Amino acid sequence: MFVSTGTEETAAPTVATARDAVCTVRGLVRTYPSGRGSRLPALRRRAPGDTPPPIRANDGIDLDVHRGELFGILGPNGAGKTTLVRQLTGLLRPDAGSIELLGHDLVRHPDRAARLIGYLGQESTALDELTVALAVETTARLRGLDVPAARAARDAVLDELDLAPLAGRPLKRLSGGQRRLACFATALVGERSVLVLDEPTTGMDPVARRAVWAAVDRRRTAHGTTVLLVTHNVIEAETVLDRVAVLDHGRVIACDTPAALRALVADEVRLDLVWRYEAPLAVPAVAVLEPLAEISGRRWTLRLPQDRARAAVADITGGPAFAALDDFTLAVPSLEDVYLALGGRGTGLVKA
Ligand SMILES: Nc1ncnc2c1ncn2[C@@H]1O[C@H](COP(=O)(O)OP(=O)(O)OP(=O)(O)O)[C@@H](O)[C@H]1O
Repeated sequence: MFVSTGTEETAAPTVATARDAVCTVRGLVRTYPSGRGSRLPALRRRAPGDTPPPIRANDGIDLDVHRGELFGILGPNGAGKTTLVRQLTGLLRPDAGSIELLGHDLVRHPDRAARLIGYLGQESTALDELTVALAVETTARLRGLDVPAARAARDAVLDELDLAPLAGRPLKRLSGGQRRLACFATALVGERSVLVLDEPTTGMDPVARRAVWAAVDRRRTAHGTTVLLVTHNVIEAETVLDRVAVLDHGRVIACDTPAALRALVADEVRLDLVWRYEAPLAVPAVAVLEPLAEISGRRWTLRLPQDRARAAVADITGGPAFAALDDFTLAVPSLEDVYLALGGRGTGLVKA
């Protein structure tokens, strides 16, 4: 959770901002020491090769986020998403590169991020002891609202997210999804013009998820709020985002609208075959697919040209392999297929 003091107006812009650009990132690099190397026993640290190289969590990132966009950062675990947003929110200093937010140079003035952004981080323990109502009200006060305004903002956001019944409960005594929604409420209060949301819907049920996206939509419509969303959920990314940057091993490997990215693999379809037990490799129509399949237990996933996929389905469902089949699906390509087609090496993207 991001708690800040002051108001947007208190920090004068230091950088001329291009019209419409809310956030411009250029050449952002952030490394971490690999850790283990420095702790090797002295006797083992003979050769320079003994020290593992630093981890390049962000490896030359360029981004342009426009006013009013719902812009996504999609990537599997370890892609560098959180490292990126922690720099965008002034919580981590880059090794190199520039970040300009609403005309402010956040590398030189990281403290200003708190006055410009409503941030929902992955973990939020700072307000754990407080009740939901007090957490929201306190955040509103820290964002410069006077007591009556903070209370009015608190009541409005608790009503909006249907959190009023939980208002008197301490955050630490809520379920994971309820707690996440309460933290989201604190990110909204004070109406920042930029929201940075790191996996906001983790652990939420569908009702709470819908409340989150409706609240985001209302702010975009009413105030032109810009939203940066971190996710590894491809369905969510395809459903809600205007544009998405796909991150892999600290680099942006693609950046466009979800539809434009999916068009890169439009001639393919994904065929999932789930076998009851072992795949019947004695059947030629199955054996021929094996080298093309990504195999995970009983599930085979294939990305094939459309006519090839149709022929494979016809062969399998019309022949002796059908008895061994538990389930199959043919699906149009998702952002996960785009990620893999572009050379993405992770396996952590989620389709749920
Ligand atoms: N404090 C740290 N010290 C050393 N390495 C780190 C540290 N924080 C992150 N890393 C490494 O940097 C890389 C990027 O991590 P980061 O947390 O930014 O990824 P992510 O895309 O947010 O992953 P996730 O989806 O799991 O949250 C990973 O290889 C990670 O192990």
